[in-house]
Amino acid sequence: MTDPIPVQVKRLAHGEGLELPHYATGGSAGMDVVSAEDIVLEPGMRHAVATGLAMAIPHGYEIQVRPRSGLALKHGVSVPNTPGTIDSDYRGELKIILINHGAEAFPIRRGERVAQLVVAPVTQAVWDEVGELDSTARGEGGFGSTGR
Ligand SMILES: O=c1ccn([C@H]2C[C@H](O)[C@@H](COP(=O)(O)OP(=O)(O)OP(=O)(O)O)O2)c(=O)[nH]1
Ligand SMILES: [Mg+2]
Repeated sequence: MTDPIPVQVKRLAHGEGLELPHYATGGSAGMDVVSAEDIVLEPGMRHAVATGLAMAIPHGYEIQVRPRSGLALKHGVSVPNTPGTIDSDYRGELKIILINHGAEAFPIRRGERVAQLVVAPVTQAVWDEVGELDSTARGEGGFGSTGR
């Protein structure tokens, strides 16, 4: 694990009093992030859950929003756009898009952990357009070409 990098975070008015995203254990990859709102996710419903936080991720990094496995397994609650992408130049409120795939309504209370945030380095690419690509053993095979 590399050394932690500082990330500027700003609490919005409705984020006052909430704990900042935090690693539950020393070896955690993701910081659990809490909801800033009370909401009931009805079956099939999607909602962008407020966190009350805005941030300035250093250039060259992103934050990925990932589901919590416990919510997914026990309640069918997940992140439909996982891994959600938080760009380094985004200054709006971090929102956690949740979907309830379960059969029962899922109440979320303010302060409850709804997802986890993974900080990751980003490499941007520049296209090198060519007329021909090199040949490989795989070639155009994909989508199960090597068997089940
Ligand atoms: O789960 C998410 C995903 C995105 N965002 C914010 C931060 C991100 O930097 C911005 C744009 O996200 P994305 O590029 O995934 O969405 P888009 O549909 O392509 O919107 P845009 O046209 O604004 O890029 O929205 C969130 O708060 N939560
Ligand atoms: Mg985008």
